[in-house]
Amino acid sequence: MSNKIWVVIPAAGVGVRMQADRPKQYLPLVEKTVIEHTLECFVGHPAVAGIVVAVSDGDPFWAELMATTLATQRNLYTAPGGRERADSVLNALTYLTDTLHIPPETGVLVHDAARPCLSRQDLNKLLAAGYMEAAGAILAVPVRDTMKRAQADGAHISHTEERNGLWHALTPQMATLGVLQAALADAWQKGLAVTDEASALEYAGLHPILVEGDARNIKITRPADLALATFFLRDVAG
Ligand SMILES: Nc1ccn([C@@H]2O[C@H](COP(=O)(O)OP(=O)(O)OP(=O)(O)O)[C@@H](O)[C@H]2O)c(=O)n1
Ligand SMILES: C[C@](O)(CO)[C@H](O)COP(=O)(O)O
Repeated sequence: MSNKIWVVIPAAGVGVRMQADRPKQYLPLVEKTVIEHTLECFVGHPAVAGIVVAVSDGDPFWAELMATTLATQRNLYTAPGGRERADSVLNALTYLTDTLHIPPETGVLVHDAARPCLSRQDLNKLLAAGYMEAAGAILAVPVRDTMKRAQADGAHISHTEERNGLWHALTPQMATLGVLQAALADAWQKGLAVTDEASALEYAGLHPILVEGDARNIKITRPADLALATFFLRDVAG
């Protein structure tokens, strides 16, 4: 894996579960927007060669940021979002290979725009592990609660799942550009459900390494998550 990595930020979601007046990645959060906090972790990082953000066609909020606070940002590119998160990621990878001509052996790291609380410490921890791991690497957190499987009615407990060895997958998730692009394209071709990059790598027979991350690296999904992210960002800022 060559030294500097490229970062892909899927940011083309509409945020249905957030029930807000705009996609959640553009909601205000501690003096800026969610996505600006997310980008801040990568901008200026010595290991990062550049960033590709996948956004919906005609996204007015992204256009506004690119015209204002991100106007002078170098090595920041935009790719078209897709129907699902995996499509947005694949579009960004294709932009890297076909438009920017980035070599397939280059490391890529995919991080949700909706995860603004990623720390540099966790990013560096993943990079250190990911460089050594051909199968890829993800940040994850071991499950702490007892996990229940629901019955078909979705309302009653069927049974308790074994939680030893069970992890919450977070992002960033890291692999080499060529391997990840081929795995995502193959999964798409086969109609396989891919909700994170590791799913596609697993379908390709790979076993990415689990890197324990900070549970504060939450994905803003529902309204209550904004208050939590506000607390975490203020707590980290000290
Ligand atoms: N077609 C899509 C769907 C999601 N995402 C991005 O993937 C990340 C994680 O997805 P999720 O939390 O599911 O975001 P939404 O799809 O916007 O949320 P919802 O399912 O509530 O609509 C987000 O940064 C989102 O912008 C994307 O780039 N393209
Ligand atoms: C990629 C991810 O954040 C890892 O937990 C998660 O799979 C995204 O899922 P979503 O349904 O697109 O929010």
